Amino acid sequence: MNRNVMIIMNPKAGKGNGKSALFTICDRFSKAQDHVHVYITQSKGHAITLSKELGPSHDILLCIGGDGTWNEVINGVLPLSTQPHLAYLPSGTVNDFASTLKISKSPEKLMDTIERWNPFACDIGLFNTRYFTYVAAFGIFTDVSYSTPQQSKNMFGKVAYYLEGMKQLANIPRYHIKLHVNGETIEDDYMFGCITNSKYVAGFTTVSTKHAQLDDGLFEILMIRTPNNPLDAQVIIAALLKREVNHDWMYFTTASSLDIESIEDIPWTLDGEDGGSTTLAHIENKNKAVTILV
Ligand SMILES: Nc1ncnc2c1ncn2[C@@H]1O[C@H](COP(=O)(O)OP(=O)(O)OP(=O)(O)O)[C@@H](O)[C@H]1O
Repeated sequence: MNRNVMIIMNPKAGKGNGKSALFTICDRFSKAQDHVHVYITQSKGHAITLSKELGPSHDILLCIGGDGTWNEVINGVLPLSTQPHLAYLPSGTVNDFASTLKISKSPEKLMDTIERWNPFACDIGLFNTRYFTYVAAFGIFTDVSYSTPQQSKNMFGKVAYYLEGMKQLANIPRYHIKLHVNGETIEDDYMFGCITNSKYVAGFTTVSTKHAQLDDGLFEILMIRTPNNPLDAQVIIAALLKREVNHDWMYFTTASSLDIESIEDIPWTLDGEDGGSTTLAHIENKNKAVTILV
């Protein structure tokens, strides 16, 4: 079909099983008489540079990697005025974004999908100057990555676990926050917050994500207040484990944009990677900002 196809593969993602998929994918594109260029990422950030520089001259950009590599491709492509159509073969450990869009891990199925040509215009989150595909989060566990396979398939279970482990309540984060959302300002002390654009976070359908749509221009926002004593902590742990919103301790809403203001720097994670620290997070849903073949 003479299409220009660019493949970006992270050889270190997951267990490295993207490598065997590469042959199948190249073979199918070659059979369709497309022109394939393969780029293997060499370091963190490489996928951003590659997609920014070479994306405009390609019809299809296919990413093979985990959520981190996919995030880099999105950050590279989103500012482009001429974007390629995106395709994604998840080969990471968690792959939350792919689970939401029901994207298969099979290279043959991915190629069938590309053949069917069903473009989906997908929302992307903007966090100050960086883009994220499915979650921006801060708080109780965000100093450690939750995308490691064994430790946490379940982010909320992990929040509960950390809370349980913190015998000294003094260790639980207490960020005094002004949350500006939907024309309201809510001021409180929070230990955790997440802004999601996904049905899954850390492999898990959550209280905040079960109604998520990826093209509705809205985020799901969940904030959890800091407990004042061990009894409060138990109530929160119980709600988290049951995946319920306890309105005394949790704030849940949907919105297309929000600002989170604090006096002290808050460290964030974006799609499970380090998102830096800030006292002012402006978070905006970029409705239907990229086109993905699904
Ligand atoms: N050649 C490389 N060597 C080391 N790290 C790399 C290389 N290429 C890319 N990276 C980095 O590897 C990190 C992890 O990649 P990625 O998130 O795709 O895989 P994963 O952690 O296995 O998957 P997931 O996040 O879905 O669990 C990314 O931050 C990416 O920038």
